[in-house]
Amino acid sequence: MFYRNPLMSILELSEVSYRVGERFILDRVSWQVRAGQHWAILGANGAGKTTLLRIACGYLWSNAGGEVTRLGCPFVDLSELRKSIGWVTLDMQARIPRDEPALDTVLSGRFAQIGLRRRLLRDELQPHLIDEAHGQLAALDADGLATQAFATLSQGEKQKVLIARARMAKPLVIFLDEPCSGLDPGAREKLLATLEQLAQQSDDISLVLVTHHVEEIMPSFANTLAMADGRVVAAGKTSDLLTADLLTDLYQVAAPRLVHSDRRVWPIW
Ligand SMILES: Nc1ncnc2c1ncn2[C@@H]1O[C@H](COP(=O)(O)OP(=O)(O)OP(=O)(O)O)[C@@H](O)[C@H]1O
Repeated sequence: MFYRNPLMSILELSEVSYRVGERFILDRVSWQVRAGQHWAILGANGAGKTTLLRIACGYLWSNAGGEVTRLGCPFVDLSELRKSIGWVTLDMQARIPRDEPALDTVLSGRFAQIGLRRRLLRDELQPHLIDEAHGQLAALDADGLATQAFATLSQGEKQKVLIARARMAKPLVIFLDEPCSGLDPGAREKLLATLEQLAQQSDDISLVLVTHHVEEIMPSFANTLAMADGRVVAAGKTSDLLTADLLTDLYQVAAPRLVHSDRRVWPIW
């Protein structure tokens, strides 16, 4: 692990545009994540959030201008890039082999594989990696799930295992794409508390939370990017940026009343 200067830019998009036919899905988007920062991304359905993340991960290329850099350099090696950016999505759950024990799912993250091919990897599965995978699960209070088949886990448990999996690659940044969707209120609060704890402990891994629910932005997610129609409409300190006017602009509904509690903002629509 190299030393990360807190001012170091770990990911930067400069004036990135992406077009399908005549339509600009992203229009001159600029965004910079510095070491140690945690971000929330807000925006209505279709605002361009997933497209932005796909470009940041190298799954799509900006085809209408702009530049993406990681640690100040343009992307060169795509497989290295993908190891350096973890992505936790609902889609990924469906791609994990049903019978795979959760510990193997976590281990597979180190090899940037979906599905751990144990027999092929026998030589690489050193005891220290197995210990590390247990440690990643334990950090999320989930080591008790190690032997359970992934498909049999609850939604919240699956998310924890996928976050542990993403951390196994020692990425620069992890994108969490609506991690609370499908969770009951209790499971949601527990997962958010875990994310907050991780964010507080993770000086070396930036977390980026995409959410439609403002109250899910925990205090450590001190920066927010707000998008509408493929453009950045606001970016900066969460505490300054989350206003009723902004939420009205983003979601095109009457201004909510904002209740501030425990350094979180709860909109009452
Ligand atoms: N390959 C494509 N062809 C045509 N339209 C596309 C393509 N990819 C994305 N879009 C459109 O671009 C817009 C932005 O999509 P994107 O998935 O980035 O939005 P989002 O902000 O992640 O939305 P959601 O919150 O619903 O997940 C949508 O209107 C979508 O239909």
